[in-house]
Formats: sequence, structure tokens, C-alpha cells
Amino acid sequence: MLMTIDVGNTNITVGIFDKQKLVGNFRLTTGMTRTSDEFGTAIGEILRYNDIEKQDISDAIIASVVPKIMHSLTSGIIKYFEVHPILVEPGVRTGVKIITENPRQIGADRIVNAAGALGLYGGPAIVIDYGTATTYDLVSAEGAYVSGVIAPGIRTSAEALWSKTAKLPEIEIRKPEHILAKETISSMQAGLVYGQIGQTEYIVKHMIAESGYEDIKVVATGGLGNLISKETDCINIYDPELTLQGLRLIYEKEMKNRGADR
Ligand SMILES: Nc1ncnc2c1ncn2[C@@H]1O[C@H](COP(=O)(O)OP(=O)(O)OP(=O)(O)O)[C@@H](O)[C@H]1O
Ligand SMILES: CC(C)(CO)[C@@H](O)C(=O)NCCC(=O)O
Ligand SMILES: [K+]
Repeated sequence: MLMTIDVGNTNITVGIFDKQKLVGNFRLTTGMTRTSDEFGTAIGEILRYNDIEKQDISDAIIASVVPKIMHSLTSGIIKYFEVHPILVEPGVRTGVKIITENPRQIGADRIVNAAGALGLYGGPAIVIDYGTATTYDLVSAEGAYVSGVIAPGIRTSAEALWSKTAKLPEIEIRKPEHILAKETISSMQAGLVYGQIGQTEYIVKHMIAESGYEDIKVVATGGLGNLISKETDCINIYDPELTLQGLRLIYEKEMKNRGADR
């Protein structure tokens, strides 16, 4: 089985694939400092709890936007699973042609999302990832990564709100019953959720207008993407597996290429 790992700024998401099917999906907190042994055993533990033995893992691929944990993570995977993970970095043939000013600067997660959207749904597409940041990426009809928008994630905005103020409490992020809120918590929920819905609709509208595409798919992923997708017609597809599926597709492409190179 293939292990796919998406290292984000908040969560490390681990996917286990049996061929094209995602059979396991687990999360670790990114913020915690871990040694290679801690990574290896933590992931091994979670897998075992889900009846997956470490010998079942034959391959691994990692995309990370948090460089500082990569040494321990990859060492842990090598030591405990005895596989050498492929890292999504310049040189890996992702199938996505990047036509921005500085291709190396784009987060690996966004390239993986683009690969996932192209492989599963086809271009042109706008991919929205509601993570620590909310990212909007434009993929052309020809399969190129053209441009992207980066905004604060909903939870990031929420945390700024309650940590920068004396009287605003930490709250659950959900849509309040009414936008005409009558107490603090619902007022904050209204601002955060309606704000994100409005941002999504406005940014998508302008990206589509500037791109010139008349027919374009909008695909969303990420934890809070479900909440936002339900509230707006501008998102066509919500796919919580998009990043992990994108990693699988890149893995398959890369293995095919390596085979062809030999
Ligand atoms: N139902 C929920 N209620 C409140 N917060 C949530 C919920 N689901 C996800 N979140 C939070 O929303 C943020 C985005 O979630 P998601 O899991 O997609 O991204 P992430 O993997 O944490 O982001 P990254 O990939 O940047 O690490 C995270 O900070 C997560 O803790
Ligand atoms: C924007 C985030 C934080 C989203 O995870 C990540 O993709 C990242 O750190 N990117 C680097 C900058 C860029 O993508 O242009
Ligand atoms: K993640």
C-alpha cells in the first residue's frame, strides 16, 4: 500500500491507499516537535490501531510546506517503514506545468491540489483549499498552474480575533442561525463564516473574469471547505480527499517516469 503524507502548517495528514482507493486517513498535529523515532512510532501506532501493519506499506510520498520538520519525518519513515519516500519538490514530474514568475516558490500542497483537480476533474479549474491559509489556485485548460491567491484561513482569522482582543472568547467555527446576531459568539461566527463565504464568491468571480474562461470547475477541499461549500453555488465540488489523491496521482506518474528513464 502507498502512504501519502501532506504536511501542512496545522496538520500532518496521512493517507493510506490500496490502489486508487483511500482506505485510511489520519491526522497528526504539526506544531509538536517530534524526533524521527516519535514520527515513526506515532504513525506506526495509528496504522496498527486501524489494522494496517507497517509491512503493508510499500511506498511513500510526501508534500510539505513546513521545511523544519522534514528531516525527522523522512528519517522516521525510512527507519520504521523501510521505504524511501518521494518528496514533491522541483524535479518531480507532477504533470502540472507551472507558468508563474517563480515556480519554486509555490507551496507543494498547491501543486498537489492542482494535480489532483486535473487528474480527477480536468481543467480549467479553480482549486480552493481551506487550510491554515485559504488558497485559490487557477489551473488552465491545458493543465498549467497559472496563478493563485493566498488569504488567511478561517481558523487563522478566528485565532487572530480572540488572541488580539481582551473580551472576545475562543469559539467554535460554525454558521450562526442568523446573520443579525444578538450576542458576541454568534456575532463572531457570522463575521467569520459569512466573511469567508463572501470572500470565496468575490475572489472566484474575479478570478474567472480575469481568466476569460466561461466554463470552469471550482473544486474545494480542506476541513472547513465542507461548511463553505454548502453555503455557496460558486463551488461545484467539495472533495476532502483532493490533496491525498493528488499525491497518489503524482506518485503514479513519477514511478512511471522512473521506469521509462531506466
Ligand atoms: N469542524 C471544524 N471546526 C472548527 N475548526 C475546524 C474544523 N475542521 C477543521 N478545522 C480547522 O480548520 C483549519 C483547516 O482545516 P484542515 O484540516 O483542512 O486544514 P489543515 O490540514 O489543518 O491545514 P494545513 O493543511 O494548512 O495544515 C484547521 O486549523 C483545523 O483545525
Ligand atoms: C500558502 C500555504 C501556507 C498554504 O498551505 C503554502 O502553500 C505555502 O507556504 N506556500 C508558499 C508560498 C506560495 O505558495 O506562493
Ligand atoms: K494538512
